[in-house]
Amino acid sequence: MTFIEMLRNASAQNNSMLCVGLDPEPSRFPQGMRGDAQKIYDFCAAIVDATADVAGSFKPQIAYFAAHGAEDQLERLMQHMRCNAPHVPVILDAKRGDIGSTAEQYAKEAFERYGADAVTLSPFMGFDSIEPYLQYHGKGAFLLCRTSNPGGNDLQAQRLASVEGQPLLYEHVARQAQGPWNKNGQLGLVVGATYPAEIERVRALAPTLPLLIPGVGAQGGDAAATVRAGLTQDGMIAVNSSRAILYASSGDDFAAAARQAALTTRDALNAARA
Ligand SMILES: O=c1ccn([C@@H]2O[C@H](COP(=O)(O)O)[C@@H](O)[C@H]2O)c(=O)[nH]1
Repeated sequence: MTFIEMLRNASAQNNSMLCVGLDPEPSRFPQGMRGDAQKIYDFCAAIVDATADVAGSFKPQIAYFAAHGAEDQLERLMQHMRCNAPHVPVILDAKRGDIGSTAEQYAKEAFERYGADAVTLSPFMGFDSIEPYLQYHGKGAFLLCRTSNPGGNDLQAQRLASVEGQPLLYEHVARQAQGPWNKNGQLGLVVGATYPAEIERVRALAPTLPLLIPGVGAQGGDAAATVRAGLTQDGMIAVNSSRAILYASSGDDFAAAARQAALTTRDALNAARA
C-alpha cells in the first residue's frame, strides 16, 4: 500500500485529520521520568498507545531523538508503531536536503533504518536532492513550502523573477510538486496553520497533494480556518499538533490527558468540515 493510500485509510478509519507529533523533551516529562533521556521510548510509546485510534498519522521529529543520542529509541518506537498502530502512517520529520549522493543515504536512513512511511524534505537544493527519495516505491515525501514560522517569509515569499509569471518561491515549490517533480505520485507539501491565506493559495496550486499542516496548538494556528483553507474533495490534510498533546498534563495521567487533547483537536478539525 502506498503512503497516500495509508493516509486515506487511517484518516477514514479513525475519522481523523489529526497528525500527532512526537517531539519528546525529557525536561517536560512527568515527575517519575523527568529529565531522563532513557525514558524517551516509554514516554512516546505511551502517547502512541493512547492515541492510536484518534490519530490519522504520527510525526516523530528526529531532532528530539538525535539531540539525546536516542536514535536507538526512535528505532524501537518505529517498530512499536508498526506493531501497535499498523494502520496509522508515520511521517518522519527530518527536513533533509542535500546533494543526490548524500540524499541517497538520508533516504536509506528514513525508509530502511527507521521504516518511515513518509519523510519531510527541504526542497531548497532542487529536484536532484529530492529524487533519491522517489526511488522508494510508495513512500511519501512532504516538501517544505510555506512553513509555520514567522521567518518563513524571508525566503519563501520572495518573487522568482526568472520564472514565467513571477511566482513567489513557495508558489513555485507548490507548482513543481503538483507537476513535474511528482514522479512517484507520493509528494505532499508542508504549509503552516499559522498562515491560512497561504494554505488556500497552495491548495489552489496543488489541488490533489496531501498537505502536512503544523501550527495548531502551541503555535496558535486556527484549526477551523486550516480545514476550510486546506481540505477539499481531492486534497487530504494532516494537521499536526505536538506539544499541546504531549504535555497536556505534567502528571502521571499524561497519556490520558494526551488522548483527551487529541480527541478535542480531532473533533475541532472535524467540526470545520464543509
Ligand atoms: O513549518 C513547520 C514545519 C514543521 N514544524 C514541526 O511541527 C512540529 C510542531 O510542534 P508544535 O509543538 O505543535 O508547535 C514540530 O515538530 C516542528 O518541528 C513546524 O512547526 N512548522
